[in-house]
Amino acid sequence: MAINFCFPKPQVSQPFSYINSPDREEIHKFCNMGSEAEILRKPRFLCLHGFRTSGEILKTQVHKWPESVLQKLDLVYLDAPFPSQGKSDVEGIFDPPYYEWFQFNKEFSEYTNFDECLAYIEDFMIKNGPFDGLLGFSQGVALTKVPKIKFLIIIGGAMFKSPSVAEKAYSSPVKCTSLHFLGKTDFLKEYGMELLKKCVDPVVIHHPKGHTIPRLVRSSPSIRSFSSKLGESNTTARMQNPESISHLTQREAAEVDEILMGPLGFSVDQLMELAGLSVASSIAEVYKPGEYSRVLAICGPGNNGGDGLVAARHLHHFGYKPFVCYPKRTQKPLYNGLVTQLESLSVPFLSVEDLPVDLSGDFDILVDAMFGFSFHGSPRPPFDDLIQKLVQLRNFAQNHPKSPVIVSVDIPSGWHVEEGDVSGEGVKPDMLVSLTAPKLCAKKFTGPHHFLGGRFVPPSIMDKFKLHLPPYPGTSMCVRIGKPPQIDISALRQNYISPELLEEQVVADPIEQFRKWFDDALAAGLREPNAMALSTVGKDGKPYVGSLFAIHC
Ligand SMILES: NC(=O)C1=CN([C@@H]2O[C@H](COP(=O)(O)OP(=O)(O)OC[C@H]3O[C@@H](n4cnc5c(N)ncnc54)[C@H](OP(=O)(O)O)[C@@H]3O)[C@@H](O)[C@H]2O)[C@@H](O)CC1
Ligand SMILES: [K+]
Repeated sequence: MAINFCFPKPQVSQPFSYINSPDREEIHKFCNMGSEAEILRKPRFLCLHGFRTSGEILKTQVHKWPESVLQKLDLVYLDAPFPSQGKSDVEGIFDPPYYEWFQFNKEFSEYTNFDECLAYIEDFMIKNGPFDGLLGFSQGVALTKVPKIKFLIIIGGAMFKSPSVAEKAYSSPVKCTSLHFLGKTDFLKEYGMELLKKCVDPVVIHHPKGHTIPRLVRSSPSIRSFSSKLGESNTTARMQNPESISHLTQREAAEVDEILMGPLGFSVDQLMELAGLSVASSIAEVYKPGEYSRVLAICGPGNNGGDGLVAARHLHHFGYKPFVCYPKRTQKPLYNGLVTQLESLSVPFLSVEDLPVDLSGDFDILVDAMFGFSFHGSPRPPFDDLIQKLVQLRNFAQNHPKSPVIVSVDIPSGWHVEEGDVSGEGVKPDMLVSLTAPKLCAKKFTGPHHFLGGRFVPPSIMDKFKLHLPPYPGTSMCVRIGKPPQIDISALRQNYISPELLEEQVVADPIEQFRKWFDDALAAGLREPNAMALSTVGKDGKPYVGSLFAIHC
């Protein structure tokens, strides 16, 4: 069944061909939608039906695709603008009404109403968009009034025979990523191949059937390739748009907690372990242990405090030197266990009295794990003073060249969970690690680093709370929300000061000399000591520079 509207004779006696099942998974990914990545919104495709059929008929056929694929796409079906002016090949198979996009002569060399057709589609896209892609329509590039679409899925698509129409439809190369289904026995395959040449970034799936909508049933590298392109592109767009990320109210956050630990079968230990690991991973993304080694985790009486204890343990394993202040211990096996684990790693526990008045001299990172989403009212002792200590850090900054950074777990302590820092006396973190999903107060966070952690949210929660969250990259336990802060390039400059190199100091054996330099580079802790630039000056006085990477020495 053709869904490219420009050609007649849809073959309905054998309306589906088969693509095997891993392909289905690839299409999943292609739609960028692994379960957790049901992110900001599904990609919206405008689906354009074949000649003398209808949106409803196309829908019936596409909806034979597996539900697991369909649920990841937002497919919108549109009827062509003109009622069918002749017999439809699907009469008796699918019910009327039937529509056509435009008309053409027998040789497919002249077309009428083509411009009207494009205007009609554009109008629909403006009123019902935005659309991310087109399915079944091989002339997307001719649309000029709507924002450029990012993806094309062309099933049995082909080039126009009329040079003038082809010129209009494919007036420039198709620059977006395109996925082409080409049937082995499709009578339009030759033209479909022509269309491929117009596409800058095509991915082709060959199937054994004819001019049909393939069913999705095994794997192919092509879909995988297309899916990763789609994933990359969508992810980038979404990550840069924190505005469209969901935020939970206090009540919703508690409800998510209850569902996870009720019907969904999670234990608090599990979630806390993953939450704490996310916090440690986020810290490690931004603050490297070489520069920020001394960490103080200030832990509160609830689960937020538990996250802090877990994070401290992971930070120890990541190469940091954590200390813990845990003034209101919860006497439950989970918490006692977390304390024992830290003690077994010789992580020091500091009482509030042990803490210096000015924390800036002793620590590089302060983890604020005092209160999370169950905080209410004003902080009670001893946390009121502890929060004050963090707030006052800025005042001490002038005494220390490097003030410690503050990382808040889930909620900056002292903040109203929904309203933010209403009292003006809450912690002002440099990094916020939201867990599960950001809470409403996170909208007021203005620090440079906002991360999301808690990579355990199942689709049912995503659906129930209509969560739009950024996908986690690869195997990471955290993902940045929004853009990283702008870097001052001049601040990256390093001055290299080394003794002069005199000719008489150079060793006669070049390999020996190289070893010496290599050892010096290793000892200096250079990041890639095996990478170097070799400069020489020829007899003509011209310098030559080459980059070298030593692989064996
Ligand atoms: N999916 C999830 O949901 C996950 C959630 N996780 C984590 O759990 C956190 C929520 O934990 P939570 O519910 O234990 O609450 P939390 O805010 O840590 O503290 C409550 C304690 O604080 C106390 N307290 C309250 N107000 C106070 C005040 N003004 N001054 C002094 N004390 C005050 C309160 O005592 P109360 O007032 O009830 O007597 C109680 O003892 C969440 O933010 C996240 O970090 C992750 O571990 C895993 C996944
Ligand atoms: K906190």
